[in-house]
Amino acid sequence: MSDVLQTIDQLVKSHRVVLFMKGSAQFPMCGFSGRAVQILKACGATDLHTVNVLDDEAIRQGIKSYANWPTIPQLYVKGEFVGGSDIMMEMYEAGELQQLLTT
Ligand SMILES: N[C@@H](CCC(=O)N[C@@H](CS)C(=O)NCC(=O)O)C(=O)O
Ligand code: FES
Repeated sequence: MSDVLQTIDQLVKSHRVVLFMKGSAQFPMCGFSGRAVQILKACGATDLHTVNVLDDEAIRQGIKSYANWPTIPQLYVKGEFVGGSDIMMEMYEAGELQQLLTT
């Protein structure tokens, strides 16, 4: 595994809920990332760890190959890739994201 993939692996394994996004939870820099944060807040997620890919070009590119997903945002829960903002919204509407975050 390359250095950046190892860094990403460490990040997703050392926090329960990790969102790779553009900007921060307080100041999202893209509507898709903002939507992801809003969904997580609506689920009552309190232990959210965010990684701003705009601060690190290697992570911005590396995260696309890590879970073979071409876009940002990307949500990881308990070390597992969950999806981008569309998948998060679908899971939220089905009640599945809330369940994943509370178990
Ligand atoms: N449909 C995607 C929307 C996300 C998206 O299209 N992200 C783009 C624009 S922010 C992206 O990450 N492009 C590659 C890049 O900016 O490096 C989702 O469900 O999350
Ligand atoms: S930064 Fe342009 S769509 Fe996300």
